[in-house]
Formats: sequence, structure tokens, C-alpha cells
Amino acid sequence: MATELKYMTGFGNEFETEALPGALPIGQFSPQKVKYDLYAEQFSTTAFTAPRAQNRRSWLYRIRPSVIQGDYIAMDNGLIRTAPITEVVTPPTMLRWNPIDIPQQPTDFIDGLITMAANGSANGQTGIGIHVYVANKSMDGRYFYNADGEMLFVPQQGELLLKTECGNLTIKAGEIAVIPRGIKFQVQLLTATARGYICENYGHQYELAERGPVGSNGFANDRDFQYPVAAFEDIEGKFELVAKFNGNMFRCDIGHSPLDVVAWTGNSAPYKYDLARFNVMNTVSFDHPDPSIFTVLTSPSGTEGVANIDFAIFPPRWMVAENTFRPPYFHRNIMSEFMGLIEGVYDAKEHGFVPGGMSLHNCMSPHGPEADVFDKASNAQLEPQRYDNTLAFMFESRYIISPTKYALEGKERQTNYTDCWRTIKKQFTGSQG
Ligand SMILES: O=C(O)Cc1cc(O)ccc1O
Ligand SMILES: [Fe+2]
Repeated sequence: MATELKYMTGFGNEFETEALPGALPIGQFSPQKVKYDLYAEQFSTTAFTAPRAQNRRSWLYRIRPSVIQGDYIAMDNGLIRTAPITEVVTPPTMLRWNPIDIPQQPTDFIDGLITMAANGSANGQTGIGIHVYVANKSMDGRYFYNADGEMLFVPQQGELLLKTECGNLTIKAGEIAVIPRGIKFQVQLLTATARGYICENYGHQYELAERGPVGSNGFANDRDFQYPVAAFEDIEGKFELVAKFNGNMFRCDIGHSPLDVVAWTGNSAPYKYDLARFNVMNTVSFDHPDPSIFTVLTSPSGTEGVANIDFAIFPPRWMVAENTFRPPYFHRNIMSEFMGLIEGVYDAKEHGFVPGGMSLHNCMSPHGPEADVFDKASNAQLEPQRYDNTLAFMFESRYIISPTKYALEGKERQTNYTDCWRTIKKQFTGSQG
């Protein structure tokens, strides 16, 4: 399946795609009758009046309009939580977690969603929700959409087939995908099990970060973002549509597959990106730059240069900095930093931060290299060095990130995390006078 899928390329392009010839109206969006007796439906993820450069909407030509569905009834939220998190007090303590195990009992993507943290307010459309998914079976006869935010998938293990209203995408570890707020989809597993991270963005949709003086190429290049071609299901049955809305889970009956879009045009659609395509920029002289050089996607907050959420990665790369302490520096930051590890080893933490694991360093909470890394890097022979076998990422946000009760009290929490800095020695050689 993975190799057969076709994609269209270019971040935020105005795409046109049809699964049947002539299904897409030419020269207008809403003709009196649509070819094949399809229904036209506009799907907007920005306000109608958003400036043209940010405006995102698509026109979907579908077998039935979305209004043909049952009434919603509330479902158990399971371990899914939404900002604001009020069930526990947010401590400033630096936090770290082991990976969440894949369950033994049959668990699909929705059942296996566990919220680790959130900030802002879904209702106010600011901030993010941070989730882990652990699944061992495909969603069967049920479909999902999230009205609270767009969903950034960061797979850590296994391969997913994302069947969406706009068509199909596959993603595996080392790739990411974003599904816009409101798009209906079904997650199928192409491997026996799957685990990954989700950043649910309640705020402004992700954009590509500015390049500044770097110029017109580099970092995440627009052409490497891939969008699905139209693909539809024309099936009837006793299906379920699940919605996340205003922090709660709901379900309704639906007698057909909602993935019945035969053609679509527009710029609001799911997309995927291979993180290996990220063109890394870094120092070729000295000092460790701020991690903003690794930003793949950014959701602006309304204050220039201050993100609702920045998604940054720490990929394989060369390190050549001279006379420099090369790993991440000790620091305290107004921004709050939630990290995960897709594979390998992260340069600031050689122990305890393992693939599938997570850490949270909140606003002004100090962090940096663990004691052994500090010693090693302070005395290392500084030669050009290739950082291989490493792929960490960070969700960095201007709003304090509140862990859930599960995150604070669950078995994955490493309650001894801060021990990793406790053996840092006083090494002062001066004297007071
Ligand atoms: O805390 C971290 O590990 C993330 C991070 C990485 C880096 O290279 C510089 C600053 C920073 O916050
Ligand atoms: Fe940091």
C-alpha cells in the first residue's frame, strides 16, 4: 500500500484532484448540478474573512453532504483531556516519562489516545493538546474528526494509513502528517502495532517558519509537503462517527462512509512530510544556536515571533563548532518545552530519555545537559563529528504546559528525573578575595 499512493506537492497550494474524470467543476465552485450528481460542500478552516495569505478552505464534491448523520451523544472521554487542564495543579518541576506500552487488549487509534499535557484553551482556540497514541488494531466501521484543533502526527513506531475525506496518506517513524481541524478520517494500521505523538493545535494553523536572512531555500522546503489525491469509499452500513468537540468526545450513527469525497479543490487538506527532507542550518564557526533553527512548522500566536506552538526537530547532522560546548546549553526559557524522541539518542541526555519517552521543561524551569554529558562535552576533542542515530523533537509554546493527572500520577513518570543533574559538581576555581 505504502509505495502505491500518489501525492500532490507544495505546502498550502491550491490543489485540484478528482477520482473520477470530470467530477471537479471547472471555473466555479457551486454549479446548479455537479457531475455524477455529487453534492458540493465548502470546508473552511479559517474565517471567511481571514486575509488571503492565511485563508484556507476547500470545496469537496461528495456522494452525500455531511449533514446526513445522526445526533451526537456523549461518549466516555477515556484518557483524553483538553485545555484548560484543571484536574491537577501544574508543578514547575522538570518532568520526564518512559514510553507508554502498547496495550495487550484490542485497541484502535481512538481508544489508545492518552493525553499527557495541554495549554491554552480549546474553546478559546489557543494552545495545544499533547497526546500519545498506542494502537494494535485499525479503526473498524468508525470515523473521527476533531473540532478542537488540527492534529500533527509524529509516529514513533509502526506505520499508519490515514484514510481521510481528501484521500489517503501513509506515515511511519521519521515522517509527520497534519490533519486539519474538522477533516473526517480513519486510522488503519499497516503494522501490527503503532505508537506516536500527537500535537493537537487549537490555535492558528501551522505555517512554515520564516527563513529570514537564510534566503529563499532551506529548513523545511515547501515542495516537500505532500497532499493526497482524491479517493472515495461508496459504502453503506452501520457506522459510527466520533467527534472531539469542546473538550469532550461524542458519537453519532452514520449509515455510510463519510469518506465519500470524489473530487476536491482548495488549500485546506491533510499533508505529510518526511523529516529527512529538512535542510538543517547550523553554525560553521562557534557556539550552539537556539533551537529555533530546527523549526519545521509554526503556529503563530498573534505576537510577532512568539509561537502558539513551534514544532522543531533535532535530526542527524554534522557538528563542527570550534571552541564550543556543543550539546544544548543550560538554560531557562519563557517558552515551555515538551520533547519526545523518535529514535536514537539525544545529545543532552544519553540516559533515561528513550525512544517513545517524553520530557517537559516548563516556563522558567531550568534544564540542560545531564551531569555525564556536561563532563564529556567539556573535555571532548573538538573534531567534526557526525550526529547519527538521533531524531528528537520539541513542541515549544508560549503558554505554560499543564500535565494531566495521568501524566503526573501514571506509571510512566520518572520520579527520579532531576537526579540526572544532582551530581553536577561545583568546579569553581576562583576565590572571593
Ligand atoms: O532543552 C532542550 O533540550 C531543547 C533545546 C535544544 C537546544 O539545542 C537549545 C535549547 C533548547 O531548549
Ligand atoms: Fe530547552
